[in-house]
Amino acid sequence: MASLSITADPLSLIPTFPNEDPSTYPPIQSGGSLILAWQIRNKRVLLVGGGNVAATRLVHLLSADALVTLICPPSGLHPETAYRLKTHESRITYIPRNFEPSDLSSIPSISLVLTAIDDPVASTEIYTLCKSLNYPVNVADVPPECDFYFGSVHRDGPLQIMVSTGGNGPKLAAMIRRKVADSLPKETSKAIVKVGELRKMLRAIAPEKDEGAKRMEWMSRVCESWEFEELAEMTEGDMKILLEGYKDGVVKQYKEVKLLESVRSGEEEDDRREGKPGDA
Ligand SMILES: C[C@@]1(CC(=O)O)c2cc3[nH]c(cc4nc(cc5[nH]c(cc(n2)[C@H]1CCC(=O)O)[C@@](C)(CC(=O)O)[C@@H]5CCC(=O)O)C(CC(=O)O)=C4CCC(=O)O)c(CCC(=O)O)c3CC(=O)O
Ligand SMILES: NC(=O)C1=CN([C@@H]2O[C@H](COP(=O)(O)OP(=O)(O)OC[C@H]3O[C@@H](n4cnc5c(N)ncnc54)[C@H](O)[C@@H]3O)[C@@H](O)[C@H]2O)C=CC1
Repeated sequence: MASLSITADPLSLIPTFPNEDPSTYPPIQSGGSLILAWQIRNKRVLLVGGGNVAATRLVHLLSADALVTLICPPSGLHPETAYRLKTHESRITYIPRNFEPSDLSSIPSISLVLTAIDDPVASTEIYTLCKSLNYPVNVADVPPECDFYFGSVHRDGPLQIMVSTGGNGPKLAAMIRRKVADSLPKETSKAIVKVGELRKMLRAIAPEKDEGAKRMEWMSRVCESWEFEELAEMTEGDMKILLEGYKDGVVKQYKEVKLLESVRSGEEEDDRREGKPGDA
């Protein structure tokens, strides 16, 4: 294997860009959190505690199709947690006792640990063990013992919006989340689903890897030129008509597509009456 020897100062190797205009780049506001959409589906999450906060954690975990191990004595179960244990028996493994340090090593393949318990000493013990094993952990109520915070989440089908105030005002986060949700058009989720279907169909007719830029540019124009309500009403037939324009970079407007669709279905109806064979 070739050895890597760096003699020059790396900064001196950075090219200069004569037309660079840094004022067009987003300014960096440090001190934030890294907001991601974690794909936790079928991965194991350890949740310690079964009270009110644990019940809210379960909603998030089950909505993301995680596999959960829940440790909590039966006497500590909130009614909602007890309900989830029964309705999601196949997703949640229930251990009906207090947490024991050996749990962290005996439960295989833990991706994430959450605690929601009213015992600060046990919380800190779990936190310290998690750090020694390199597990990401959230200790509810103790921000310094959190590798990540929860946020206030609006969910509507494929749409998820998380509001974080970086630990400053969780109640405000919930109020802001409601304001944001109230400001969205009611067809938002349906429009997202339809756009997802259109993108799949586009990839099927133009699967080439090197066409990524063209696909993205065309899809972006569709999203910009159709209203949310129009996207939400898009039928499979509309999508096919819209996609006919892709090759030449044409984005037909909603009205044009609907008109073409009604003309074509009228023609098909005439053909059917006259007994002509239609397209297979
Ligand atoms: C740091 C963080 C760590 C984490 O839990 O991940 C954390 C920590 C703490 N929460 C406290 C209090 C409250 N938390 C809530 C509610 C929520 N808390 C959530 C997240 C977070 N809370 C993370 C930061 C997120 C951010 O800043 O944006 C939400 C958004 C998400 C969720 O938990 O699922 C959920 C709303 C969900 C929704 O309704 O949509 C309410 C209101 C209520 O219960 O209705 C109150 C009382 C009112 C108030 O204080 O604002 C206290 C003080 C305890 C004390 O004073 O003793 C601490 C500890 C501290 O601040 O030191
Ligand atoms: N988002 C946030 O950060 C918020 C955090 N909190 C805090 O979260 C914690 C939990 O709150 P709630 O669910 O309302 O409390 P709770 O009293 O309803 O539930 C506590 C749960 O922890 C269990 N428990 C205690 N010690 C345990 C152990 N060693 N092993 C396993 N389970 C154990 C209890 O049996 C019970 O199920 C509290 O410290 C609370 O102050 C409260 C509100 C919001």
